[in-house]
Amino acid sequence: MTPVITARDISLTFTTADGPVHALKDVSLTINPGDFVSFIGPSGCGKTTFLRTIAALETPTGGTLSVNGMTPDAARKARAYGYVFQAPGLYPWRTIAGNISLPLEIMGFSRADRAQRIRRVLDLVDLTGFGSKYPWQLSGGMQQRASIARALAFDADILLMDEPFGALDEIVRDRLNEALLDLWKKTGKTIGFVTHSIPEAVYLSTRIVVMSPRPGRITRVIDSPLPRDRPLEIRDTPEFIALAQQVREGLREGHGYD
Ligand SMILES: Nc1ncnc2c1ncn2[C@@H]1O[C@H](COP(=O)(O)OP(=O)(O)OP(=O)(O)O)[C@@H](O)[C@H]1O
Repeated sequence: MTPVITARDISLTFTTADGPVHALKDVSLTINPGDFVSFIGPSGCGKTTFLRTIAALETPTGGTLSVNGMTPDAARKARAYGYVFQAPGLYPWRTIAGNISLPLEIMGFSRADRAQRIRRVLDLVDLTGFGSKYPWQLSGGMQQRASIARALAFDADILLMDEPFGALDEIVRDRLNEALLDLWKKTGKTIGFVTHSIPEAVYLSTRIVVMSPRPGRITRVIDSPLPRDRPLEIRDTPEFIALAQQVREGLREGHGYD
C-alpha cells in the first residue's frame, strides 16, 4: 500500500524574540489510504503545527514530507486535502450553500457542477434543505457540519481537521463524532484529526498518535484493534477502556498532563 502521507524526521523550529521554539523534533509517521489518524497531546506539543506542515501552511526546518507522493506545496496546489478549523469560519453574509460554493468559485468550477457538489456534500453531512439558510440560523454543531461540507466539496482524498469539535458541548460532539465516522466510511477518505479528548481519539481513530511538548514529538503510535463499525456504546467495552488507558499512559510518559 502506498502511503498517503510520509513524514521522516520532521523538525520545525520557530525563531521568536524569546529564542527558538522547537515546535516539532524528529517526527516520523506514515499514514495509509483510508486511515483515521488522531493527534493527541497537551497544549503546545505541536499537533496543529504538524497538521499545518502537511497542509503546506508551515515549512519544516528539517526532514522530508510527502503528501500523495508530492511535496506538501505541490499537494496543496493539486487540492489534495480539505482543511477544517476549530471555528466554522463561515461568512455571515453568504448562505450555507454560498459558503460551500466560495472555494469552488475560486477554483473555477461551473455553476452546474457547483450546484451538484453542494447538494452532494450537504447530504453527506445531513444538512439537506439547509443550503438557503444563513450561518446564524444554524446551531454551532450544524455550522461545523457546514464547514466540513465546504472542505469536502472539491473531493480531496485527505481531510485535515484541527480540533473541529473542541468548542461544542459533549452531547453535540457525540453526535458529530458518529456522523464523522459515518462520513468516513461512506467516502473512504484519509483523515488527520487533532483533539484534546482521549475518548474522541479512541472512538474515531484507526491510529492514535500521542505527542509531547518541549520539544514537540511523537511518544507513542497506537494502532486500534476496534472494528471500523463503531456504535457509540463501544465506549463501554473493555477493549475501548483498555485503549483509552494506553493513550493515558502514553501521555504520562511524555509528562503531558502531570
Ligand atoms: N507561528 C509561530 N511562531 C512562534 N511559535 C509558534 C508558532 N506557531 C506555534 N508556535 C509554538 O509552537 C509550539 C507548538 O504549537 P502548536 O500550536 O502546534 O501546539 P498544539 O499542540 O496544537 O497546541 P494546542 O493544543 O494549544 O493547539 C508552541 O510552543 C507554540 O507556542
